[in-house]
Amino acid sequence: MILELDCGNSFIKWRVISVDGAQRLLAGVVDSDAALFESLAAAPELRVSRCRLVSVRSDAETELLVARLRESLGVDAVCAQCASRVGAVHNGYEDFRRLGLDRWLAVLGAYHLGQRACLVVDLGTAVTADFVSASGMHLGGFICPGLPLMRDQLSTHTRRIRYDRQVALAALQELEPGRSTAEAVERGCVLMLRGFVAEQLLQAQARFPEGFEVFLTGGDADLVRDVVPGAQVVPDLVFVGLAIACPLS
Ligand SMILES: Nc1ncnc2c1ncn2[C@@H]1O[C@H](COP(=O)(O)OP(=O)(O)OP(=O)(O)O)[C@@H](O)[C@H]1O
Ligand SMILES: CC(C)(CO)[C@@H](O)C(=O)NCCC(=O)O
Ligand SMILES: [K+]
Repeated sequence: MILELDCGNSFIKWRVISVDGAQRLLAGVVDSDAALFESLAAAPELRVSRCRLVSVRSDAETELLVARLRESLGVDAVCAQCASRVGAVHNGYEDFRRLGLDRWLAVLGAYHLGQRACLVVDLGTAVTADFVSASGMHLGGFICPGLPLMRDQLSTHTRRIRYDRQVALAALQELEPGRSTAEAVERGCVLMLRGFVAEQLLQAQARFPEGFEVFLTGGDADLVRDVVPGAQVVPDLVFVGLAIACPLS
């Protein structure tokens, strides 16, 4: 079995797949390394023989996780690395090492699935949009704060924006003008995301008149999916790219 990890800034997404990649056996989202090992320990039937991971965390944090994986599972995790090109896909950054690895893998995954020009939007702690041409040229992209960062900044830098988490969840049942602080903030931030995605769509239409595929991924993808009717929501997009960047022969 292969353990795959996507270590983001707030959460670790993990899944265990069969060696041939055909079956997904177990998956989860955890908020710390410790919680990851607890989840794995709770499933002793898993026989992990290989591991590959992508991390946007610091090198020190990633190395610590790799060491713990070696200790507790006896596997040497293969970490996705930056590259200027993988197959037909060319990294569009001036310095390819600076492009976030999660973005790079999502781009690789999207181009593999789409086989044509793509717009890739990942909605997590941060929100990113990336453009890939029909020939596989990554044209660059955009980064902005995601929903968790927007709401945290508002509550950190104001005195009176305070509300509880449960109320916040209920506020997103609809997007009418808010009549409480929770509704006003939650809906306002979601509209920021939706506006961002709508703008990316306009840019893709202008850049790719021959047509393109839109891929949405990340924990908050569902909040914007209807902004782009034909979009493919692919929660595992980064893992699709991870398998391409780190084949385990
Ligand atoms: N099961 C879940 N666990 C955690 N967050 C979830 C879950 N489902 C949806 N979300 C939403 O996903 C968002 C986090 O997204 P995601 O897990 O893609 O990113 P992340 O790991 O925090 O960040 P990134 O990968 O961009 O660095 C949160 O805003 C949260 O509202
Ligand atoms: C933008 C994030 C935080 C999204 O997870 C990540 O891709 C990252 O840390 N990127 C490095 C900066 C860049 O991509 O230009
Ligand atoms: K991510």
